[in-house]
Amino acid sequence: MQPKISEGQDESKIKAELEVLFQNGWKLKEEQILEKTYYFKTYTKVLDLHTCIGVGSKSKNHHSKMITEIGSLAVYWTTHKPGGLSAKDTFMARYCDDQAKLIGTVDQSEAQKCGPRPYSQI
Ligand SMILES: C[C@H](O)[C@H](O)[C@H]1CNC2=NC(N)=NC(=O)C2=N1
Repeated sequence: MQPKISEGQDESKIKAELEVLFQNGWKLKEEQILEKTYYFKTYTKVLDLHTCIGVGSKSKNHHSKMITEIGSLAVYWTTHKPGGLSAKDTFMARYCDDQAKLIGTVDQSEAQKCGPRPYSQI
C-alpha cells in the first residue's frame, strides 16, 4: 500500500521519514493512518506513555487516537486537513518511539496480562 501524503507537504521528505518509521515497527493502515502498538510489563508504564504522548500532543496541537489496555498502548496518527500523512505525524511518531524507549518497552510475550478470565466473564 502506498502512503497518502497531505497536500502541501514535501512528499519525498515525508516518504523518507516514513521508511525509517516502518523499519521501527510503524505500519500503514488505510494508506493515511500510521499505527504502532507498544507493550509494557506494567499498567503504570502504559499510562506513563499515554501521558507523555498527551503532553507532546498539546504542545504540537496534534492529537493521536490511543487504545489503552493493561499491557499495551496502540497509537494512531493521521492528519485530517488536508487529509493524509504530514510532517506532524512523522514528528509525533518519532516522539512516541523516543518516549517509549525511555519508559522501557518489552516484547508482546512479556507484556502485563489480565487474569485467567476475560473481561466478558467477570
Ligand atoms: C483545529 C485543530 O488545530 C485541528 O483540529 C488539529 C487538532 N489535532 C489534530 N490532530 C491530528 N492527529 N490531526 C489533525 O489533523 C489535527 N488537527
